[in-house]
Amino acid sequence: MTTETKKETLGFQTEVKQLLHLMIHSLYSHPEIFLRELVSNASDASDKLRYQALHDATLLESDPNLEIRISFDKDAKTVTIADNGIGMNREDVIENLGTIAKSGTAEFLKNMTGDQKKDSQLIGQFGVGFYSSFIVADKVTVETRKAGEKEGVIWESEGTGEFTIEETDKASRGTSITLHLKDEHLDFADGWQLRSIIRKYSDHISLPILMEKQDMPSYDEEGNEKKEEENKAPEWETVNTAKALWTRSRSEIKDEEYKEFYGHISHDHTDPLKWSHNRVEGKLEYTSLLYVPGKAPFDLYNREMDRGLKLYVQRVFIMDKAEEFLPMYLRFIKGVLDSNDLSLNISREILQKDPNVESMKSALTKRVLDMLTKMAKNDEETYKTFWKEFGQVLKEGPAEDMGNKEKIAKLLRFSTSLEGKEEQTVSLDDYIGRMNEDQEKIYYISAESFNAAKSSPHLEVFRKKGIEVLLLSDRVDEWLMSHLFEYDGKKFEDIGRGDLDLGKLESEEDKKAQEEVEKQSEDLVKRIQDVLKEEVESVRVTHRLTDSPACLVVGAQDMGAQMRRIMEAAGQAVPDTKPIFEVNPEHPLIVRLDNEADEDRFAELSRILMDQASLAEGGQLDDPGAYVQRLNKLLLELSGS
Ligand SMILES: Nc1ncnc2c1ncn2[C@@H]1O[C@H](COP(=O)(O)OP(=O)(O)OP(=O)(O)O)[C@@H](O)[C@H]1O
Repeated sequence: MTTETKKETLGFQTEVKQLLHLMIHSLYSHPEIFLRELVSNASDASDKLRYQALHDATLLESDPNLEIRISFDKDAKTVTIADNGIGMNREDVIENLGTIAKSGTAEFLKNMTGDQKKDSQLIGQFGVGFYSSFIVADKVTVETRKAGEKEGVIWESEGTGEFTIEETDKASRGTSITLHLKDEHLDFADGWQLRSIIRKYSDHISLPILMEKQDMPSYDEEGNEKKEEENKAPEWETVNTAKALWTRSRSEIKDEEYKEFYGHISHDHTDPLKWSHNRVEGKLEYTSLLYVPGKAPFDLYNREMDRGLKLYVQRVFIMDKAEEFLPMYLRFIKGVLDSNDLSLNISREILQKDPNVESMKSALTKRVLDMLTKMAKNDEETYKTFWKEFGQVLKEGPAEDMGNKEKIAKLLRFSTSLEGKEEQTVSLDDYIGRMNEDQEKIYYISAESFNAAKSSPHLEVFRKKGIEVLLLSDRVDEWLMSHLFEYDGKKFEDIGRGDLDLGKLESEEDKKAQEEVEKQSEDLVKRIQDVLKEEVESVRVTHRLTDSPACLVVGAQDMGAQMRRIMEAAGQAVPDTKPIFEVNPEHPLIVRLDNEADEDRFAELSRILMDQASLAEGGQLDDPGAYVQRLNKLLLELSGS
């Protein structure tokens, strides 16, 4: 480690400068949040020390009672938040208070719109942290000494482009942050004001937060305020409840406290949609407090995103982001788990092997699914919000968690041909409840986009018969459907794949009539097949179409078009398969084709129909130029030139 004695001036990382600017301009309407953030950091710093002290008790030095002290000086216009937690050394300070190490920061900053309301919500989700000090302060001084080290450091900045850093002798371990208040925020240098903010935002902090005792002002007989005794040693008192929130009983915790606690552990200041707080006693003993956030984080689809629960063992903080207690498809859940059965020395490696962890994981998974099921049942509007934010991730569930497949399937929501809107609101139970009497299967179609699914020619026969079809167009949908085979005893059927089997929905007469049409069209089918033999697997008469001349069908065992595109985009080899081309002999264009004696024109027209069928399902043409030329030629002929 290098030891520097002189004062040095360093520049903030560009992202910090941007964030500072945004923060000061977007969050000025809630200046008091700085205190919540600094107390939250102080509490984290104490948790870290307590954990490290499990392995090395000397870190506690002669100061084992961890606490946060908040003081103010009206004359000097300062507020100071001091902790005796883990502290920081010079490298830590530069790393933590000069840069933002969070992944996705640049991407996050790109999403800023300039609209203060939206931006402040986004910043809230990103976590405002230490830099929120600059909302109220025009200078911030951080004095800190790391546990177990000798040298202290002073960091100071005016929140513009740079900060200074110098060595100091600091007797006490931990961090003390002094805010030099801006003139318009001098009201924070007031004991009652600070107390009320602490009670509002930080009551759930399990560490004692101390402030100097403050008597109500007393007056003499003439009504003059009595001066306090000079040189009286300050007396400190605890101003918060100072009990870990999850250890308190549910009935005595207010919703507001649950919400504040959520903000503290998740660094997300959008209210959670729901939470579930439980104590389990028996073979395993643990308490869990799980939250469903109100908004998806910006990196939800990055499977490397930070996820997992805050893990405590017997009230001692062990680690953030313990991923082992919930499956990947519930990676959006935030919360705390406090176990009595794990060892205080537990490490990530051991966690992965501990059989108790596996049982807790399955119980917590069930708890989350139950919480969502209840939400879906009792609070449809909130569930709609949940689905909009996290539905895509939940759709990964059936593939990852076979055991809970049916439960997850119950939670899925879809767009359907009957509703015709993009918002996914129809459950499988709704679908089954509306099923036609003779209908045995759950029908779905998957396409590249919602509109492609909605206007797919494959739906025609279903529309005619009044049968609802699920419209799937999310990237994850084909993956989902390749793991979901049936629900409530009803099989799923992709209507764009293989032979269409409508079961009892088709009468004997219908079938006979179809066979008749097939027989009559044998020559036509053969002629088209000769033209398209390179492009298609086979040609056949359709049973799906009523209004369109032709469509493409994927072979029963072949990979769907959407999955194919995902795999191709990921650079994976995909098997070379050809679609089946189905024609509707009753359509005037096909009748016209059948009557075409000129083989060249027959071939041109067949190709156009084939390309159109591909376009209608949202596909891309292999040779769009050739298609346009053919079509133009045809248009010219039609217009008689
Ligand atoms: N009182 C403190 N004692 C020790 N380290 C601290 C203290 N305050 C901040 N830090 C360090 O500085 C880092 C940055 O703090 P900051 O509040 O900006 O972000 P954060 O707490 O990591 O996340 P978020 O931005 O979501 O709040 C922390 O991760 C921590 O390592």
